[in-house]
Amino acid sequence: MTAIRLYDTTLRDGTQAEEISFLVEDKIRIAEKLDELGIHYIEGGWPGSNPKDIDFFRKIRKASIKQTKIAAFGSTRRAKSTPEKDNNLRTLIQAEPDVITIFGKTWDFHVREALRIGLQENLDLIHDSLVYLKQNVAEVFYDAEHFFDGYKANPEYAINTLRAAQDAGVDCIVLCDTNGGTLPFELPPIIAEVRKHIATPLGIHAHNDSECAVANSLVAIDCGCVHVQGTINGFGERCGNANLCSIIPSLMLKMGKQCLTDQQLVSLREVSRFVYELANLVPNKHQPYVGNSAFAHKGGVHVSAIQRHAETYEHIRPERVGNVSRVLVSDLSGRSNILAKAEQFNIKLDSKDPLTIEILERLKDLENQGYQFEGAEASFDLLMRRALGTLRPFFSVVGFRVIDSKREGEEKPFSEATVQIKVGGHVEHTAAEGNGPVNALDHALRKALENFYPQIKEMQLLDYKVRVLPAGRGTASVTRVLIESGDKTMRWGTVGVSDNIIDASYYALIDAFLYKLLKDSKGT
Ligand SMILES: CC(=O)SCCNC(=O)CCNC(=O)[C@H](O)C(C)(C)COP(=O)(O)OP(=O)(O)OC[C@H]1O[C@@H](n2cnc3c(N)ncnc32)[C@H](O)[C@@H]1OP(=O)(O)O
Ligand SMILES: CC(=O)C(=O)O
Repeated sequence: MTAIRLYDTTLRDGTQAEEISFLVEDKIRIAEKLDELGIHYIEGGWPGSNPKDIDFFRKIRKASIKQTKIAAFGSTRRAKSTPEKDNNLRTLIQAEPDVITIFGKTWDFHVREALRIGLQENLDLIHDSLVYLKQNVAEVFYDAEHFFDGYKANPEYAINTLRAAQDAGVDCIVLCDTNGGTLPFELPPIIAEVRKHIATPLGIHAHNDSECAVANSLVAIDCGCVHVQGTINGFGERCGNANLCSIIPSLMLKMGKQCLTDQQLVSLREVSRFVYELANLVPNKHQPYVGNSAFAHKGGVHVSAIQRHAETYEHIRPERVGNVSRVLVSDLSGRSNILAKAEQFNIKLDSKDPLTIEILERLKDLENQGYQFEGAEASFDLLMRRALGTLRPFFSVVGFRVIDSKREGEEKPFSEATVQIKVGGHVEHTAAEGNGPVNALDHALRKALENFYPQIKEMQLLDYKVRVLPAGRGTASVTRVLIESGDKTMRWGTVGVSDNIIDASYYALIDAFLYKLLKDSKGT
């Protein structure tokens, strides 16, 4: 079996994405993570571009890298210069990477319009830049920029540029779909033609402008390419690069190409999320293989079938890439969703029990009112326990009042809440201020509850989302509030719906406190 070499360019091409910029420290941490994942080559940056990338190559020497090779990226020499005098090539060598990768022009149109030099001069600068690099570095790769567009415009010239690289003795020639416009069925005849003239190992570097970067990379490997470039989560210029988080599992689990160990593959989701975190981006939940929704089942028919056999609606076992199957509850649910959720929450429920149908009907009725339990599993757990009559009455709210007032035009509004709760036979009356009415209500409820349940102090409100839903009845719109709470052991989501935003927040807050008390009473 031919080994496929994985070449990650998150730290170079990935940073050409509009919203991405990494500190040197971030880059080092990502490189260490990719090394652990088992990536064979990491392109760390373009040292001729900026001092940050020079700093990266200095610092990466002291980082704890075990097996990966660090590549520095740049271009062929400038016209009118010699390789020895070319600042870009000199800086690449001074960076002391394990590998140097340079790109050069394949497309005659680019040679004429972007470089504004003659076609032969371009062949010369590809050849002598690579010869010079090969004299100075053990491994040199050549990125044939715009290869597929260049081939379509002038096949003979495009192949001649590859010959110039091959004659210089490069270790791999990477066919680039730089503008990302090539479609998968166009690759096989072109790569077959390249193979007739070029014996050097081939690689693929695809952009995603036609949403075919992953497909094109897999087709290229199927056609004999042995090196694949891409980025974690598909970050990259314009629409991004080929996504290694999709390419790697497809290669291993579908094409039988062993590029990582099975154990390394299990850390794929973690690596994806780590890179999102350092890029300060919200993970794409619908991302194939590694996204939160990649194995989330919502339709009742799907849930019923996966419980009988997971493969009915899952193309791979999610554990292979470190992901998990999830069952969602919504108005598309059937009994199977309810039973699966009950099992997850350790609630005993029988499919034939009339209560299961009752919960299902209650759920559909609530969703019709505007409730949504997909981000509020704690409220769903409480809903089931209420229906079963097994929820301990930790407290009840006798009433609350919220006052929001503004005295002077420029002064900040003032919010105050009073609540009355009952625990056992005791009634507690408290008041609190807040920087808004919901915050004041949260403070007043806490103050009252903490007297009876000191563990409430450990709990924090982490996120608060309000959604105004389109009017369902008459002209009144409905407000849905989703609250995320957390303590030192876990996070949980609750939901409240009402015509009134304070009332909706109240329901979500009450469920949040109740869930904390419930889980602590079970020792979760
Ligand atoms: C397909 C890719 O993704 S390639 C990578 C693209 N990434 C980047 O551009 C990010 C990093 N780039 C940079 O920091 C800067 O562009 C630098 C430092 C490399 C160059 O900066 P400058 O010297 O100011 O040039 P500028 O950014 O305007 O780029 C155009 C120059 O690059 C030259 N150039 C472009 N491609 C090549 C090439 N393959 N070989 C040699 N020179 C090239 C052009 O001829 C032009 O030079 P000229 O004005 O002397 O004709
Ligand atoms: C080299 C490169 O990044 C490209 O051609 O897209």
